[in-house]
Amino acid sequence: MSGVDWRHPAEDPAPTPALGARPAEPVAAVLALGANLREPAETLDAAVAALSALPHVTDVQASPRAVTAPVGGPPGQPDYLNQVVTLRTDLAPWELLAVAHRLEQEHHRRREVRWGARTLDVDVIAYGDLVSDHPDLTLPHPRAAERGFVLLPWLWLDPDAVLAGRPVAELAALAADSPGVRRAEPERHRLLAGRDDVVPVRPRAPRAPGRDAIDGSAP
Ligand SMILES: Nc1ncnc2c1ncn2[C@@H]1O[C@H](COP(=O)(O)OP(=O)(O)OP(=O)(O)O)[C@@H](O)[C@H]1O
Ligand SMILES: Nc1nc2c(c(=O)[nH]1)N=C(CO)CN2
Repeated sequence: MSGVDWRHPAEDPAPTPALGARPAEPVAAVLALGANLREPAETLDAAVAALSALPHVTDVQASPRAVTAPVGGPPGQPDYLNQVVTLRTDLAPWELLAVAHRLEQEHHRRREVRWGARTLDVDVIAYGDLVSDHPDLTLPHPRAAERGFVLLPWLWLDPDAVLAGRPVAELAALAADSPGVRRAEPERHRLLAGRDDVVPVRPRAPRAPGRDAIDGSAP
């Protein structure tokens, strides 16, 4: 499909009254973020910051990030960086999908190949307990329950998380791609950002054979 003229359905009015209705009280929602082109860590930083600054959205919590082997799509894609965000919102489900879509557009997402590499993908995993089988917004997300790249970061953030009545811990243990999901190291340069008193650590030269340790550290 061409990435130029394509119009996302979330730009149109909600297709069902339930998807277009704002809740009386804020609802807990779960988003899944994925990126494997350009600068995935910076992209996820920007997406989480944008979500945290949105009106009608509170209690934004971001999971640790996961480096994950690509599931499906064309061969040879780079690994993904995946992250889950939980929040509360009184936006309608359809409005939350529009938020997700706008974030993707701001990061120049092009929809060309199904499950192809992308600068940013934002899926709505759950919106309270709402169940929707509409193809333009299916809730819970129809493939989330079998995606370790969604379930494991969510579990790291919330060990008690439940998806469609099942513990996320149980689903993550069953997901075929879970073995390819590992926790991303926080990036050292960002941990040190702004600290000019920290000198980068150089790798230690190997000790000469037979020489005793003089600093008491392990070899
Ligand atoms: N829960 C949902 N979250 C996000 N998009 C959804 C959801 N349910 C249905 N859709 C629809 O799916 C369509 C395709 O979305 P997208 O391009 O993000 O798919 P994908 O990320 O390539 O694959 P997948 O849907 O398997 O994650 C969108 O146009 C959107 O309207
Ligand atoms: N590892 C990984 N694989 C994927 C991902 C993703 O975010 N991470 N997203 C997909 C479509 O949404 C398809 N495959």
